Amino acid sequence: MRKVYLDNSPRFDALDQWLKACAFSIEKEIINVEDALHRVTSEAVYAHNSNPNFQASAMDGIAVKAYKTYEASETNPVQLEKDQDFTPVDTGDPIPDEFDAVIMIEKVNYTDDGHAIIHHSVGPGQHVRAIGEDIVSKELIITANHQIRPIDQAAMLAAGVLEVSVLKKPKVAIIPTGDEIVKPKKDPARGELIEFNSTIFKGYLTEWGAEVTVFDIVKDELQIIEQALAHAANEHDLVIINAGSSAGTEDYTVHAIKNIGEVILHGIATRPGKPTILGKIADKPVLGLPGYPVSAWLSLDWFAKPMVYHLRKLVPPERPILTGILSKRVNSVFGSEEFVRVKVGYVNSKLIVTPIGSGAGVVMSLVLADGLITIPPELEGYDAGTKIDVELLTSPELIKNTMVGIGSHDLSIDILVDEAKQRYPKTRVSSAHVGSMAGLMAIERGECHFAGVHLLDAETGEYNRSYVDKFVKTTPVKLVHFVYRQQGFIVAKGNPKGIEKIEDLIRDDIVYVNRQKGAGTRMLLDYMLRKHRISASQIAGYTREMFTHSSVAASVAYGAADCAMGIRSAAEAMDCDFIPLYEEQYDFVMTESFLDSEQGQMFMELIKDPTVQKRIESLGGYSCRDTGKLK
Ligand SMILES: Nc1nc2c(c(=O)[nH]1)N[C@H]1C(S)=C(S)[C@@H](COP(=O)(O)OP(=O)(O)OC[C@H]3O[C@@H](n4cnc5c(N)ncnc54)[C@H](O)[C@@H]3O)O[C@H]1N2
Ligand code: MOO
Repeated sequence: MRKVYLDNSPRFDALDQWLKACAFSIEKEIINVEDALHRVTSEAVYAHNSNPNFQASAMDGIAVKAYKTYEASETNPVQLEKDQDFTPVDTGDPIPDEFDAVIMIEKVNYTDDGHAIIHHSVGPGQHVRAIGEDIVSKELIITANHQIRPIDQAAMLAAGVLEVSVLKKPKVAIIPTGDEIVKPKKDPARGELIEFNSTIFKGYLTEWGAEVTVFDIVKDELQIIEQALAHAANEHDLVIINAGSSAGTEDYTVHAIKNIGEVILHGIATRPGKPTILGKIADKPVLGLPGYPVSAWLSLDWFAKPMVYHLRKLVPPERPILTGILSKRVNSVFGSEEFVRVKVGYVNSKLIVTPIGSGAGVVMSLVLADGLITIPPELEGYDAGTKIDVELLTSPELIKNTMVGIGSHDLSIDILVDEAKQRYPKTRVSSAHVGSMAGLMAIERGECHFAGVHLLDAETGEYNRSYVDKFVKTTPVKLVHFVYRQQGFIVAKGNPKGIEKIEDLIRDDIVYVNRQKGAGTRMLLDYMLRKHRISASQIAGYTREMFTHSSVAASVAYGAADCAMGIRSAAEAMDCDFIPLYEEQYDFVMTESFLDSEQGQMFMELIKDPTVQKRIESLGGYSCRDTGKLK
C-alpha cells in the first residue's frame, strides 16, 4: 500500500513543532500615529509633552481669585470687579496667571455695569484642569507589543507623539494550485472549479493583520510549484500553498516543499483538515492547506492565525463559547479530533445544537454554520442529548433571537429567512432541512419552534393533521396553514423523454432520483405508486436519495437523472420543465409557546404580509390563499 501521510500529529503539537522550527525576524517601521490603527508597537511610547500643558478652564464661566470669594454665601452675595477680580473663560481656555479658580456661568449674576455677583465661595483649583492632569511629559503612554486602538492613538496625539515605531505587517503569500482551478467567472465549463479559497484566506489574514499577496493559479507541475514557492519564500514571512496536499497522482505540494526546503510534518490528527503540511523554506514558515474549503478554513485557523499573531507578537483572540444540548448523534473516527459545523438556537430556554452533516467541500455549510463542536480523538462520537460546548461563529445576541425551524425544505422558507432579516434586523429565521417527519419529531422533542411539514394521509387524503395528532403528544402545538404548492415531475427542458404520468417511471429508459425517507415528497410518490399498483423495485433510481427539491432538480438539469418528484419552483429555478400532478398543503406545526411569544407574533405577521406572499407566489406553483390561518 502506498504510504501517503508521514504523520498523524495532534494539532497543538504540530503547531508547536512548526513554530519552534522556523526562525523569525520581525522588522520595525516608523509610521504616522494617525495611520497606526491596529498596528503593534515595537517599543514603549512616552509622552513628548504634558496634556494639558497649561492651566485650563474645565467649565464655561469666570476665572477668579479664590480668596476674593471666601465671604460669599446665599445670604451674603459678593460683588467681583470686572477685569480686576474676574475674567470670562470658556471650557479649555488658558487661565490667566493672576486667577486660580473658575465659577460656572450658571452660578453668576451680572450687574448692569458688568460686575459679577456670586453667592458661593470657591477654593483654589476649582474647575481648573491642572498641567498634566491627563498626561505628564515623559510618562509611559503604551507599552511595546501593544495593538493600537483609536483611544491609544488619541493619547499619543494628545501627548505630542506624532510618529510611532511599529512591527511591520507580516507579509503572507497565497499560492493556489490545481489544473482544474480557474479564476472566478460565471458558468464554468465541465471540469473547471472556481478558485475561491484564496479569497477566504486573504479576508481572514487581512483581518488578522497580515499584508497579503495572492499569486496566479499554479498548474500541477512539480517544477512550477517549486519556482512559485521559492519566489514567495524570498519575499514573504509566511507562504501558504493551497491544495495538492493529499494522495492524488498530481498532489505535488509536499514534494515541492521537500525539494527546496523541509517538511516538518504532513498529516494532522483532525477531520477535516488531515492533509495539512507544515514546513519551511530558508527558515520561512510554509503552510500547505488542503484543497477542500472547509478543511482549508479550519487549518488556516489552526496554523496561519497563530503564526500571524506570533509574527505580530500578539495572542489570537478566542471565540465565545456556549453550552448546549446535541439534538442528534454525531459520529467520529477514533484517533482523530473531529470538527463538526452546527446550527444553534434557543428553544424553551435550552440551547439546541444541530449538526450540519455536510462534507468538507461544502462551502455553504460554513456560510450557514453558527458554530463548531469538537469531538476529541479518544471518542467515536456523541449521543443525542449530550451537553456540549459550541465555539461560536455567530454573535450570541443573534443566537438568542433565532426562530428555529426544522422540517421539510421549501423555497418559500428561503424567502421568509430573507424577509425576516430585512424587517427584524435583531432576529433571524433559521431553518434546517431534514424532511417533514424528522421535523415533527424535532418539535415533539422540544428542539424547534416550528416545523414545516407536508404529510399526506393516504387513508383520508388530508394533509398533516393526522400526523400531528399521532406523533406530537407532549408538546402543545398549533397547525398553521402556510402554502398550497404544486408537486409534480421535474424533467429536462423540453421533456425529451416524453414523461407524462406516474406509469412512465417504470420505463427502461427512465432514471429517477428520489427524496429521502420521511420527506413529504417521498410519501406522496409512494402514495401515488400504491394507487397505481407500481412497485418501487420497478423504478431505476428509486433508492438514490437526495435531501432537497433543489438538489433533485439540479440532478435532472445536469442529466444525472431523467425525472424527480418535486415542486414547480425548484424546476423553474433549474430551468427544467414541470408536469403538475398534485396540489399539496405545506403547513407549519408551531409550538403554542412560540405562537404566543413576541417572536412568534413577528413570524405570523411576516407570513401574513401581502408583499411576502406576493414574492412567494411569484416563485411559481404556490398559492397563499389560506396562509396564516389556524387549522
Ligand atoms: N485517496 C485519498 N484521497 C483523498 C484523501 C486521502 O487521504 N486519500 N484526502 C481527502 C481529503 S481529507 C481532502 S481535504 C482532499 C484535499 O486534497 P488536496 O489538498 O490534495 O486538494 P486537491 O485534490 O488538489 O483539491 C481538492 C478539491 O479542493 C477544491 N479546491 C482546491 N483548490 C481550490 C481553490 N483554490 N478554491 C476553491 N476550491 C479549491 C476543489 O474542489 C478540488 O477538487 O483530498 C481528499 N482526497
Ligand atoms: O479531512 Mo479532509 O481535510 O477534508 O476532509
